[in-house]
Formats: sequence, structure tokens, C-alpha cells
Amino acid sequence: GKRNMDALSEEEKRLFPLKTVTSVVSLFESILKRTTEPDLALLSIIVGCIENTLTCNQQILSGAKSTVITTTVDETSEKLLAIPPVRKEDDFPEIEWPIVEALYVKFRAVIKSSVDVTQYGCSEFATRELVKKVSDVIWNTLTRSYYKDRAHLQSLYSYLTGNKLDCFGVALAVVAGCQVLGFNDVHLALSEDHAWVIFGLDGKETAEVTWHGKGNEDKRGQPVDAGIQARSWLYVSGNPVICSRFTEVASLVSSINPSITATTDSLEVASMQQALLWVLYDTGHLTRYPMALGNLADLEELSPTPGRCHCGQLFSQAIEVARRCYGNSHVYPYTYQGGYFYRNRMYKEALESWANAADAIRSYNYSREDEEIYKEFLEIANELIPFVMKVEGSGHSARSILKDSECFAHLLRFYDGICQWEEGSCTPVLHIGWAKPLVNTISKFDSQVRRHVVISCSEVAEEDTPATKPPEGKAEFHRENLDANANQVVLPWPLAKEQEQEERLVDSHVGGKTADQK
Ligand SMILES: CC1(C)CN=C(N2CCN(c3ncnc4sc(CC(F)F)cc34)CC2)S1
Repeated sequence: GKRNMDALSEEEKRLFPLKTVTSVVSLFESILKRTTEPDLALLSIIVGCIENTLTCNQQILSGAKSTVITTTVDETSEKLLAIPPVRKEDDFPEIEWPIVEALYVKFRAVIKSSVDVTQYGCSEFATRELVKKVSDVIWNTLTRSYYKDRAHLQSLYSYLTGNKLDCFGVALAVVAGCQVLGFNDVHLALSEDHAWVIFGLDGKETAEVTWHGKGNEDKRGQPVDAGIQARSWLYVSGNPVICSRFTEVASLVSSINPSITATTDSLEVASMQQALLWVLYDTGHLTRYPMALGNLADLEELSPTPGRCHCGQLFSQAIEVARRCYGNSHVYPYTYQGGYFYRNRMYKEALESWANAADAIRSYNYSREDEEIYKEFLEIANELIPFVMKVEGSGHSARSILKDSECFAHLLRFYDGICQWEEGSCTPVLHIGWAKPLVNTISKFDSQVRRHVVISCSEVAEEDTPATKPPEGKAEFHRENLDANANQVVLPWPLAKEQEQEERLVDSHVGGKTADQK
């Protein structure tokens, strides 16, 4: 029969105008169930339209009545349309299909009219030149200069209505553009703070398609090998999340931003994002995506979904995935979990998560484009841990963590990881600003506690080192199994599992390896 060339089936169109979270969930479920790949442009326009309508045209009046005043951007104040202060949780302003369809058609037209695919060979696979050309089309249609870090610039709705995209948004737009041109081998590769694409036979080629950070020359068109060789966290040692079309949908859902102001979120947008993440979770598309699992866990902590697992399990699942699938080269799964423990006053557990985060960073060399993770560790070391020391400061209760040698061992492992991260790096990490809080923190621990932590050195231990039990009551800081050139601290997980239980910590001077030995 006639192939339905429309973006949506008649049944899916009948879900419009979209007015509730339920209708958006039904639409996504229907699209994800299809035999054909989901259309990234269409889905990005839909969620971007809802997000931007609900977060960019709103002002919240301060004061008792939490009246939400909705204005379109160019309306002047006297024309404010006051709407009832209390709205049903999942009410949206109505999203009409013709609006979405027009933007979708516009994106396809911009891409198809700007790229003459016959100039790029006749292979079914994309070439580096084709990928670079699509990146140039997006790049050259962006507004000349705008505040790149602003919120709500990640979707094709932002691109098509305002010609603005953030770093991630450009990468997503390039992959969506390649999908329009029929190059289904082009996929998103996601590290913890950057995005690029893979393409070609077996997805073996890589290409930068967007910029990163401030004041860094963009490397668009180049492969990412240099970043991986430099061992910078930005390229996660060559362990990015390699997306399929479905994980690309998960990334555009995960990048939904419900914030209206720095202190106010749109409940409707947040509950839509949470519901869509559960749809992707249930269809298995978050299985290898730690940050999306962490995102969902944060949303569940704020507003638990009845009948779903506790958010703590999602943080743990993200860590398991990072260990099993990404060589424990991701840091954020641990700082997601540490943040959760910290917010819930579970300070011993938080210290352990942060020590695990430091274990993940230790085998990298700090590079100038790794500022985001540097700021993360700086905040933990100079804000969060000092706060924990302050509130535990009384230390009179026997149970205070200041009397707990395992906590002291976590702290040592945290700092040791950061020190090793710095070793062999061209850019220094620690400076005097770190030293004051460090000294203050270490000295808060009882001398009796410090005495119990056995500091010993373990050279490269054999794989089958019998896991010796520490003497009763002693915690050890233990780092072993540095492989030959010690560029990866690889703990056999059964040992680490046991270690996590026993907290065996024995400091080792091997951390002082010289640069070339790293
Ligand atoms: C523990 C944290 C500080 C809390 N939020 C964190 N995020 C880390 C970044 N987030 C992400 N969440 C889902 N997917 C991606 S892909 C990516 C890199 C970008 F350049 F493409 C970032 C990111 C979400 C928020 S880490």
C-alpha cells in the first residue's frame, strides 16, 4: 500500500493539540514502537516547543500569590494575561501539530537545499567531508554572537525559531541533519562534557562537529584521536556513550531543561521529562547511558513516581553501567550519587562516592579543556567536605565520622586521586586555595582515628594477591594492580567489591610515578 510519508500517522496526529504529559508520553511510546527509526528532528522540535513555551515566556511574581503570569516575549506589562494561580500539574499551553509540522518541514528544507549529496560520493556511508558540510550548514546559520551557556538552546526548536544552539545542540542538529539526508551511520558520541559523531563502516570514524568551552578554537571536521591520546577527561579515554537512534532520543530527552529561573522549575516540563525518561528506561534505551540514569534519579529524588524503584537504586545502576561498559572512566555517576548522599545527610556514604569519583579521575592527565570536572572536584573539596566537617564538627558522639577511620580513609583516597590526576599533567590542579580546606579537614579527625589507618605501600600486586584482611579495626587505603605502564588503575571488581565492604585502605607511594611511567 501507499507508504505513509507523513512524519506522524493519523492516529498520532489525533493526539494534538498536546495539552498534557500523558499525551506527549503516548506520542513518544507510539513513535518508539515503530519499525522505522525515530525521527530526531521531529522529536527535538516537539520537546523543545513544550520546554520553550513553558519556560521562556514566563515570569513568576514574587510574594504570597504564586500567580504565574504568561506573556509572549514582546508583550508589554500592561497587557499581562493573568492566568489562574493554581494549574493542574500537567497542563501545557496547547501545542498544535501544524506549528510543529511547519518547523519540521523547514528543517528538512534547510538541510536538503544546502547539501548536494551527489558531491559526496555514492556510498551509503557518510564521509568526513559530508559530516563537515552538515556541521558547516548548522554552524553558518547560527546567530553571530549570543550567550552560548544560556538555558533552552539545546533543541531544534531553538535552532529553527531563534537560530541559537548550545554545544550539545549543534551536535544533535548535525546528526538529525545527516538523518534527513539518509546517512543513518552518523551517530552521536557523548562524553561527560562534550559531544562528537561517529560514522562510516562499523562506525569506526570520528569527527568533531561542534565547539567546546570558552576560548577554545573549534576542531570541527577533525577526528578525536588527539584528545584520547592526551588522556584528557573530556574524551573519557575513548569510552564515550556511542548512541543509536534510540539513545539519541534519550539524549534529547535528558537534555530537556525545566528551569524557568535559577531557583524555579516548570513542574510540567520536569514531569514530562521524568515520564519520558521512564518510557526510555522501560524500552531499555537508558541501559548504557549513566548520565541519563543519574538525571532520572535526580528527578525521582525530587518527586518519586509511585511503584518505581527508589532513586538510590538508579544512582547505583548508573555506577554499575559505568564500571561494566565504560572501564570506570566516567566521573559523574559517582558525583551524582555523592550529591544525593550529601543532600540527604548521609555523609559517610557521600565521602565514599567522592573517593570513588577520585579513583575514576586519577588515571587521566588534567588538560585545559577539563575545567568542568575540575570545578566539580573543587566544589566537593572546598565547599561540600568542609560543610560536612562543620556539621560533624561536634564530634562528641562516638558515631561521629570524625572518629571513623573508614571515613578518614575515604578522604585520603579522595585527595590521593586528585594528586595522581595532577601527576604527569601539563596543567597543575592543586594550588594554595586547596591546601587550607585540606589541612582543616584532615586535622578535624581525631588523632586516634589517624593512628588506625595503616599506610603501607603496595607495589604492582599480582592478579591473584590473596585479599589479606586488615588487622581488626584497622582500615586500609589500598590501591593495587597497577597494570604494566600504570595508565589505568584497574581493580578486579570482586576485590573492589570486597574492598568496598571492608574499606581496606593502604596508601601506596606508587601514586608518585613520574610522568612517563603514568
Ligand atoms: C553530578 C552532576 C554535576 C549533575 N548533573 C550532571 N550533568 C552532566 C551533564 N548532563 C548530561 N546529561 C545527559 N547527557 C549528556 S551528554 C553531555 C555532554 C554534552 F556535551 F553532550 C552531558 C550530558 C546532565 C547533567 S553531572
